[in-house]
Amino acid sequence: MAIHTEDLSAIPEDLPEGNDRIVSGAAGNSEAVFERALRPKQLDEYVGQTKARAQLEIFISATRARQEALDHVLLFGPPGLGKTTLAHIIARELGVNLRQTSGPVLDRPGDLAALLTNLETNDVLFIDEIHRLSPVVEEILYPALEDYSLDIMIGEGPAARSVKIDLKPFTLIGATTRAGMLTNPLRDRFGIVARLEFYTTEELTKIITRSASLLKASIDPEGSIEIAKRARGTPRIANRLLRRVRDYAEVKGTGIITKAMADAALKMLDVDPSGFDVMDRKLLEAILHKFDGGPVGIDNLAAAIGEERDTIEDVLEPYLIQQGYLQRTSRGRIATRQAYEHFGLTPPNNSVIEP
Ligand SMILES: Nc1ncnc2c1ncn2[C@@H]1O[C@H](COP(=O)(O)OP(=O)(O)OP(=O)(O)O)[C@@H](O)[C@H]1O
Ligand SMILES: [Mg+2]
Repeated sequence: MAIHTEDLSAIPEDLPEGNDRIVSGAAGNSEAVFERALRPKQLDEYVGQTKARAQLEIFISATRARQEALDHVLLFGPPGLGKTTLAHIIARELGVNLRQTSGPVLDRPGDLAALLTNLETNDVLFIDEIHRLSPVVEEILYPALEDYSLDIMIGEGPAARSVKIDLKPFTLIGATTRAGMLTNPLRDRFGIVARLEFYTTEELTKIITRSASLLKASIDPEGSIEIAKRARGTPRIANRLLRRVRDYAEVKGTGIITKAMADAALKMLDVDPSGFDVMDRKLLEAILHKFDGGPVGIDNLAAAIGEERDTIEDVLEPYLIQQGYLQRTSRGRIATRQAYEHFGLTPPNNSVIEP
């Protein structure tokens, strides 16, 4: 199905929803279509991430002038902050093609070799979830990244021989939610490393206003701000909440998204004024009530709330830490004073809790 930004009415509303957690950073199935439509195409449409953008702007224009391949780029940060979007924008700004794959899909060395040999001069190869590359594939990647060459074994047993294939210069863009899970040799081969940060309310307000106009939804400025505040610093969540609030405003109101409409819709969706949903509250409440505020080890915590350890580390925790509700220490997770106060509890008077 070809979707153009102008024609969102062509998207059926009843696509299966792949993710039932409203403020999860991860993308649901039906969401992919909307995401593509709402995705900014140029660097100047890409809101926020001033640090990453500033460095990329310089590197991109220098590389363009020299007509070389851009240094390899590693983008990391929690789900939904714009890694895939940025990878596409980089290729577009460089004026080259982008080929896309992902760590778990690329399980045979031959697949990587086929991708690499098909790249044209200075093209971008985008590998999503690069921390999940298999070790054999990673081995082949090293010389490709270093001097644009491939060492491939042909044949088996005593007749096997290694052949060297020269590649055209290219740029690898790797994306990961976990920079810590990359092997050192792989990480060292990226010349540009950009860490994406959570967005401010102002930045998310801009994103929501832009998305609303693409979706032809009417929203007033206070409505945008209200949604932005509750989007967990994440553009994907902001866009998702916008769509849900729009539905609510169409059914319960006049269709215009006001602050009151946003407020009522988000209350119904169980997203509280801090942008926490059921899972966030469950996590914080478990630490507060079951583990006396912590410290509690991540595995105990995962068992207590029935959630995967990875989901806690990738999706739930980063925002709670950034907002100052949770601390990660060598002894485990600790609820901060702010977390106690959020639930109307009095923080204990001991030195474990830092402000
Ligand atoms: N800086 C931005 N400005 C405007 N919209 C953005 C920005 N970053 C992301 N978005 C919106 O958020 C959506 C999710 O972004 P994207 O898919 O790039 O996230 P991601 O970091 O690749 O997530 P994942 O880790 O799940 O792969 C995009 O469809 C886009 O519409
Ligand atoms: Mg992505």
